[in-house]
Amino acid sequence: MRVLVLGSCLLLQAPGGKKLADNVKVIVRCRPLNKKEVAVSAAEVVTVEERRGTISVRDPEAPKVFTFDQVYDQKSLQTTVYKESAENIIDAVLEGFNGTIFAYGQTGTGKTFTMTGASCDASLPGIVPQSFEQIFNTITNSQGKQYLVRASYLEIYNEDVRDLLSRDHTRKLAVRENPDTGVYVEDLTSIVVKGTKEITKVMNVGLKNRVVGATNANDQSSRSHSIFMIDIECSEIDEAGEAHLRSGRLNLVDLAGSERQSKTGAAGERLKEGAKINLSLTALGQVIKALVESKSGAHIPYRNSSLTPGLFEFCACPWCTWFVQDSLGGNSKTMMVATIGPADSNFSETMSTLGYAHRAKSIKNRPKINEDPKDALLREYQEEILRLKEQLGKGGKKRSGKRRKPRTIKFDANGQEIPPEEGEDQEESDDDEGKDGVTDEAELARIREEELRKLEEEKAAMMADNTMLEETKTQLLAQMSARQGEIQQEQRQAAQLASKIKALESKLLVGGKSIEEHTAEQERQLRARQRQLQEQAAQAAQLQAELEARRERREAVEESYTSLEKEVEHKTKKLEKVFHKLKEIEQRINVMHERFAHQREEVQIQTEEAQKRLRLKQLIIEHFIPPTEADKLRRRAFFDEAAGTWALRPITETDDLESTVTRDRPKSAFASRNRAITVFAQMQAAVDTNPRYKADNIMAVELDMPERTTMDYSGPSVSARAQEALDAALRDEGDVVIGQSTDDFIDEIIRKKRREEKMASKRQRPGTAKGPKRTGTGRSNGPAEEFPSRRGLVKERA
Ligand SMILES: Nc1ncnc2c1ncn2[C@@H]1O[C@H](COP(=O)(O)OP(=O)(O)OP(=O)(O)O)[C@@H](O)[C@H]1O
Repeated sequence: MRVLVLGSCLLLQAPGGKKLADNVKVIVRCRPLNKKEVAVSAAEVVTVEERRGTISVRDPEAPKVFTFDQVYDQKSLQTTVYKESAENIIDAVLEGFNGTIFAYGQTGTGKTFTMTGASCDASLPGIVPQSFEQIFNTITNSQGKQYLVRASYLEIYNEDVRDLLSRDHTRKLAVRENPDTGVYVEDLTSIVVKGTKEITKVMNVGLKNRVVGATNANDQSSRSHSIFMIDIECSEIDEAGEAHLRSGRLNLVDLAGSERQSKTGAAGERLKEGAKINLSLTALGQVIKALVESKSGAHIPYRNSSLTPGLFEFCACPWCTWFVQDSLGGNSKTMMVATIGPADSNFSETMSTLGYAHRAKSIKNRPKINEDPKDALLREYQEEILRLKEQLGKGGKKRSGKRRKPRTIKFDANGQEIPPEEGEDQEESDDDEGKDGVTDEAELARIREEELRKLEEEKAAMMADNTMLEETKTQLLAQMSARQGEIQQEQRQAAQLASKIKALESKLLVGGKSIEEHTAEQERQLRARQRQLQEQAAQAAQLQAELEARRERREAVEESYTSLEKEVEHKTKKLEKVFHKLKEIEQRINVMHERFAHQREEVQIQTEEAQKRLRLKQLIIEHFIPPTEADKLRRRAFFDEAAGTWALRPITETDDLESTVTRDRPKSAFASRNRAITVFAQMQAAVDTNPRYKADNIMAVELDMPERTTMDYSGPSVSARAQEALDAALRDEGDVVIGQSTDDFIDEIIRKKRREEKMASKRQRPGTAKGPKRTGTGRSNGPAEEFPSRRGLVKERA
């Protein structure tokens, strides 16, 4: 299998040059809800997923999902639809294929909008006007090719074929069949167009003549099928100098909308039209069905076929049959644009359209380049131009044989013509003629002018010559005038031929233009581009994410290397870059580390300072503010985020109650008064208004004694003996006797005590009283001093 790339069109070619089948391309476009649907708040049942190419229709019973070559949602742009779907077909037509783009769908779903554009908005051109731009841009930019472009526009209304470009566009045209060239519409106007402006004019003339009418479903409903045909013939000289001719025909079809009569509210003429339209569309549907169901490669008998009953109703003419035959299952690159509405009220029509469209996907066409067609007008033109030029080169007359060079006639003194010198009156050699045996027409014109001028001069000279015989003179003058007339006749004929050639040549388009034309063309293209860009800008936001993803993918692809060496080189460079970056980052990190360390130190110092101040405050609070007050303050304190400081809430009643001990009214106060008041003050108040003695200024506060909160100590009970010993011990420390047991020590003390008592009683008896006797301790503190000291006791014991 070979793959041929022609322009942007990809063709699969089987071995042996046989073209492979090319499926009919099917795209679906959903229009937005229209005003009426919005007014009744119609629900949308159609979901379009452009990326997946699917259309889902919400059906309560079983939701349906259809897949197509391309789908477009309510927001799709005219330019997007064209660029993505139609452009390839136009390119193919310019290469010599036949192409058909037809819109099919319920009435009011946007067939005309998609094909022709919005009637009220020229900035929304449909497929037809956009194809004009593409065709003429391609021709302008081509090199070494000659084109002939013709446009025709016809409509099929109630089975009649009508010429939309004719003066009498209601005239029914006859359809004939030519055994060589096939079926054709007799007298169909075909206008040679040389640019976008001209072909747009042609389209507008046809649109004005088209039958449209208002129905419930559409104010501007197309009541006929319309076909805008563009024939493009291209001739190219190959390297061997041989001319090749190709011809492609583009059919741009806007079918009338299928409709339910009950819905459209049609009556009378409209009802009849509707019935015909439906019939023809049903027939078209049947053709599609038959094509899909037939075995691959089998012959489809388009006429009188049991497979396609009712096909004639599409239009009862062979032309339509031929048209359908070529576009569906024949020699054509075909695209079907199915248009649908999103509203639930159109559910059944939408399902039906999608069903047809889905079936049409399986139709296989066999497009081929139309080479050297017999009926090519371009060839006729080229041949005619050549013939005329030849004629022009031969002096404006069809002359055979050699041509005489113009000669100046000379006379002798007697007025006799001097015969030409040798070689002077020679016939022109073939070498003197142009390449194709034709002398350059400008040169020929110059020679004629020269001859005329000389004849005039000779005539004047002869008139002035008195030596000549009158008779001879008259004869020669007559000859000269005849020759003059001959030359003038040749001049007229040449001018006629030249204008004919010019007219024919002007119909042919060649690539490559003058700088001025080219600049003007570029400016026009630029304006068109700007318009497109504006439209696309609206979509830009949506596409942003997609572009990002694509960019990433592209970068990934760029990184796929052609060789190992390149990969190493690239990666080394990358590594160096990364290393350099790493160094920079390390340096920055070091600087940051130093800065952070410095800051940390500062923060530490500040924290320590703050802690010191805090401890000082705690010290002051703990030692100088009663804990209850501090508690109260803590409860009232809050941090004011806005001011960044601590603040105190104002004292509320609750705080007040908590902080104040409820005090009883002083006992001295009278029942009716707030405070205690003296009798004097009462009396005084009655007579004296001086506020100084007012009762409220006197405060008699009874001292409220605090309650005792401690108790007297009552120690543990001790035996009388122990108590006595303790008392004695407490009375005087005495010396500690080491090694003595407690009982011995107590006995010792008791003994001492008794001794002391005996001595005291002796002293109290008369005659025995002799002043106190000093002990070794030197102390003289009463009777206690009589006791031996502890040290003494220890000594004693030792
Ligand atoms: N994709 C779209 N975006 C915006 N408006 C649209 C779109 N498609 C259709 N419309 C609008 O819907 C209305 C009907 O469209 P149009 O006349 O193209 O329908 P139709 O299918 O050709 O109908 P009919 O079969 O009756 O001729 C028009 O006003 C057109 O501008």
